[in-house]
Amino acid sequence: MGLLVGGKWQDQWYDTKKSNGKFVRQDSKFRHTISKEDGSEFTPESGRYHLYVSLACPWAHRTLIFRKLKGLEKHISVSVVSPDMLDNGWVFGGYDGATEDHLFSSTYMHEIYTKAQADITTRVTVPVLWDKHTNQIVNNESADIIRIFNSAFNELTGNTDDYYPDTLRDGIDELNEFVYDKVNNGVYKSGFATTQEAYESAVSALFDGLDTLNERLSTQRYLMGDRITEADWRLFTTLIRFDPVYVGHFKCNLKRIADYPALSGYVKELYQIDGIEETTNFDHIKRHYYYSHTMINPTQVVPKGPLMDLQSAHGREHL
Ligand SMILES: N[C@@H](CCC(=O)N[C@@H](CS)C(=O)NCC(=O)O)C(=O)O
Repeated sequence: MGLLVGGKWQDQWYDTKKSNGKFVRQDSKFRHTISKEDGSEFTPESGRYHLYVSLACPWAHRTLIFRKLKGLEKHISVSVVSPDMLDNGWVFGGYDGATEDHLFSSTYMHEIYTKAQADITTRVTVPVLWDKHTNQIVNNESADIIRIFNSAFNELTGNTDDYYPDTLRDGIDELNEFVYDKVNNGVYKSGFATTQEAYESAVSALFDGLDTLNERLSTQRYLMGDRITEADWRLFTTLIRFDPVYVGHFKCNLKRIADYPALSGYVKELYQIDGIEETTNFDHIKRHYYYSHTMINPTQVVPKGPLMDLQSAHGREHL
């Protein structure tokens, strides 16, 4: 685990000293968009863009889900890093299901960032959307990448499914903020806290958030009502990792998702949607967290369980 400082790799764990033991996530650096509007540097073209992901990572998982749902697999190529993120950060190959860097045969993911900007200071995160034409990073923020995938390539694919419809945008944005703070980032704030106070405050907010979402989902099928939106997919990638990883490794253990009647059916229903299981790799998910975060789990032993039955009836048809 480390970061780039002035283009040089430095191996170091998250610094929580300045924030009283709290984990503070950095903002993503590259925030360009893809559009066919006049003057746009990045236009929608088949084969032009490449996605770098980890199958373990909930943020990258969002982008794989949108690539699948929007029929972009043959238009946007993908490289997958190893789940083992140790002294050199994310690395390519060397693990079942990981790939080489198909564009540059790099060894490390940080080489992709320094190719984009030689003297960059940044954490080296996935996902990254790369432009093969101009050789730069288009965007490394999953929230942006899924919006790009949602609409920018519609003319190319003919797929007009819309997960961020105009009429629901305000509600989705509001909910996303809540889910990001309490749940998506909440599990990290809990797991990476280095003081008792920081941990307890994050874990309480997390479970308050989950209680609220469980209640909302007990009277409606999806977060925004009767249609699936990006808000659901953004929540899904955290919920699917919750029982196998966050309960144990990040000490998010007041309850499991399996203990929440609505959330447990909801996560199963989303998992059972065509193509979603294929985007979910529990081996990479468990291996990454338990093996890579040696500050939290120095033995690097990966637990065998829990046993999960995500293909059983979700029981949400009546909602
Ligand atoms: N805001 C980013 C966050 C991405 C992120 O934090 N990814 C994690 C993997 S789950 C990562 O690459 N971490 C490496 C690091 O922080 O050094 C997004 O949503 O795309």
